[in-house]
Amino acid sequence: LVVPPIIWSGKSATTRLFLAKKKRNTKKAGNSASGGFAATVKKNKSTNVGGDYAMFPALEPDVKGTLVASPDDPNNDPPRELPNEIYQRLDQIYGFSQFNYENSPVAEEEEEETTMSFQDLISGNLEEEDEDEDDNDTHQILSQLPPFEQFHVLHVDPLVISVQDFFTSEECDAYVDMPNLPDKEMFQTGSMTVGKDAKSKAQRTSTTWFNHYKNVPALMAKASRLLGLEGIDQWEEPQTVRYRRSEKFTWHLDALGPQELTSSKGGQRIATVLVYHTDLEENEGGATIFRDLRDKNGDRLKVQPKKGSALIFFPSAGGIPNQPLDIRTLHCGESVAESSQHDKWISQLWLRATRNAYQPTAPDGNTHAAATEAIADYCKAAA
Ligand SMILES: O=C(O)CCC(=O)C(=O)O
Ligand SMILES: [Fe+2]
Repeated sequence: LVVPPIIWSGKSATTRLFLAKKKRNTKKAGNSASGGFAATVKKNKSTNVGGDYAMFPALEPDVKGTLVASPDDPNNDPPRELPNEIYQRLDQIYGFSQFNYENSPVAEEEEEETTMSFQDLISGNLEEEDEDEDDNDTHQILSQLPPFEQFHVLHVDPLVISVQDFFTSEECDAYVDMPNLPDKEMFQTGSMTVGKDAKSKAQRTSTTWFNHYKNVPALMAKASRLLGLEGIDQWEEPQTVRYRRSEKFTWHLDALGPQELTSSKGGQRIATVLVYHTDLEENEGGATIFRDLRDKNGDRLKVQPKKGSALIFFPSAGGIPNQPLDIRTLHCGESVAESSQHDKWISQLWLRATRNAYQPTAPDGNTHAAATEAIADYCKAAA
């Protein structure tokens, strides 16, 4: 799948997106190892002026005006709870009404249901639908995990949050070791040969593995618990990515482009969850950088990899009316410095908008259902 170049019209207040002439892809389609879409690097030198920055236009002033930096000081004590405003935003804009909920609302609902309606009684409708019961089960299982406590609101609109201690140090080490384990089947993609990156050597130079859901229960359980999901069916294949020295992933949007959206079941990507498994000092590079967002000091928002911390943002449906994607979330994985003592390792997950629709394709035989037991075991042990 090669995504055609994207052109932004600079005229309207809400930036309009349209596609340049569609290119037919003659190469075999592969799994996309990248998030969303990015402008394809052209051979033509004139388009390369400005390097990475030239691939996407600057934000228009009206859009820039919507950017709100976080009032929180990430250097001070992190808030143990998010402010109500953030929960409301998560609910209203992104639809995560049970983000990091404290108790299991499902359990409460079940208690209430001991009173039966007259309608149900005479229609014999005494059972809940199977699907709902599955959801309740998963929801209950996930709610065994305690809510997360260490939050930093890095940016308010669009919302970017980091959660410290999302993974334990041991969990991080296990995920980094996973590709070496013979019994953990993973699908490794050559970094420059698959998907939309085929034409663009510069775009992603890291190595990606696709994991079976069942092999990464900590990631599946914690990410689902954080967002308050009722099941894991909306998650794409989990990915683990390794960046060696000088490797990077240039500017892109995680949201799906119009073509990918129509060719893939599951709808738009509505959330990105990324977990850092290694520490990198600032001089070692490897940060996740949001080109158009600013931190409270007015500097470009830059998230340095911190072992065990998670980064959550919402690549679509944020803030700009009638836009299928939130262009303000344009970001990159900064190159790891030549001098870095550490590789950068991350796991990431993308959440699709539609329930029970996404069909994983890698590794072979990967299914959401196969992970149920592993997730239940994980949550029970962590309870
Ligand atoms: O490596 C990073 O920090 C970001 C990776 C990323 O944005 C992606 O793979 O979509
Ligand atoms: Fe990304």
